[in-house]
Amino acid sequence: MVRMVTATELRPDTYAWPVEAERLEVKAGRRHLAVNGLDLRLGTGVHGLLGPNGAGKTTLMRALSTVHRPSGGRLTLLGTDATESRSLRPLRRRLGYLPQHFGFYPRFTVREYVEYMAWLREMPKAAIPGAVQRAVERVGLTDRADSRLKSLSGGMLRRAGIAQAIVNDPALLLLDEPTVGLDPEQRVDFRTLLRELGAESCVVVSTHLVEDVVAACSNVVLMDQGKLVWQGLPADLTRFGEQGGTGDSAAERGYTTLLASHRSAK
Ligand SMILES: Nc1ncnc2c1ncn2[C@@H]1O[C@H](COP(=O)(O)OP(=O)(O)OP(=O)(O)O)[C@@H](O)[C@H]1O
Repeated sequence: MVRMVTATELRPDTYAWPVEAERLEVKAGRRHLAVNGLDLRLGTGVHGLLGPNGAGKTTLMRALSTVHRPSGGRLTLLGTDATESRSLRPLRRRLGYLPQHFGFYPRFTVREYVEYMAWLREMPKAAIPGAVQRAVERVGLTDRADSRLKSLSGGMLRRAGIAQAIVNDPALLLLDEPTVGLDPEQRVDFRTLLRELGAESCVVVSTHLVEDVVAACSNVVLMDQGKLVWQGLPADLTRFGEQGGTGDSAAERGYTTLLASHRSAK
């Protein structure tokens, strides 16, 4: 498939925030409002999305990836109304998404899988082979590029998932639990990659690992029960932890302190 690059794609960005949510509501299942009146603005950089189990992180990531349509409020992504069906196709070309549980054809090689995802995002055909090679190299899978997915370890598979998410150099990159299964060395390399990606795009990383957020993120977003609890610098999260709380590090104590004070204020 040959696709022309459109004038819209070449137009300089004029939006102030790659992600802008106002009183956003997103359902999980038929009835449960897992994101419930969320106000959020995210700029260029790496945003660590933290929150306890069930806080609504995955549901929010699904809405940001345009997989789930919001049931209320406003959601503007890369200057485009993400609740408007007609805008979704060009928007999706500029997104990258690693879901928490991602599907794949086990008989595909890493290269075939990343190529296929590039094709689904309607990348220009001639750009795909080079982009795939770059993405595979960036996640450290060059020597396994021609291995079938079914032969990879859990951590390698997740890195293949990250490669497909970044293959189109997305302006908005969404990574749900990307470090699950990565060994310590790979996690350190991944943090470096995150910082590189966040220099030019808006990267949202959902995780339970507070230390990953402190090491690699420029901004922390803390959610609970579908709402924004706190947003600020990793250094400020750490500072909260110096005043008490439970946890093994100052950042973890900051996390538990902020959650506890939010819950007691309700
Ligand atoms: N299909 C569903 N039907 C009904 N409720 C759901 C469904 N999926 C999720 N939920 C509920 O929505 C809430 C938010 O779930 P979500 O998976 O977004 O949270 P999370 O912050 O990603 O959690 P975790 O850290 O455990 O991954 C939870 O209370 C969950 O039980």
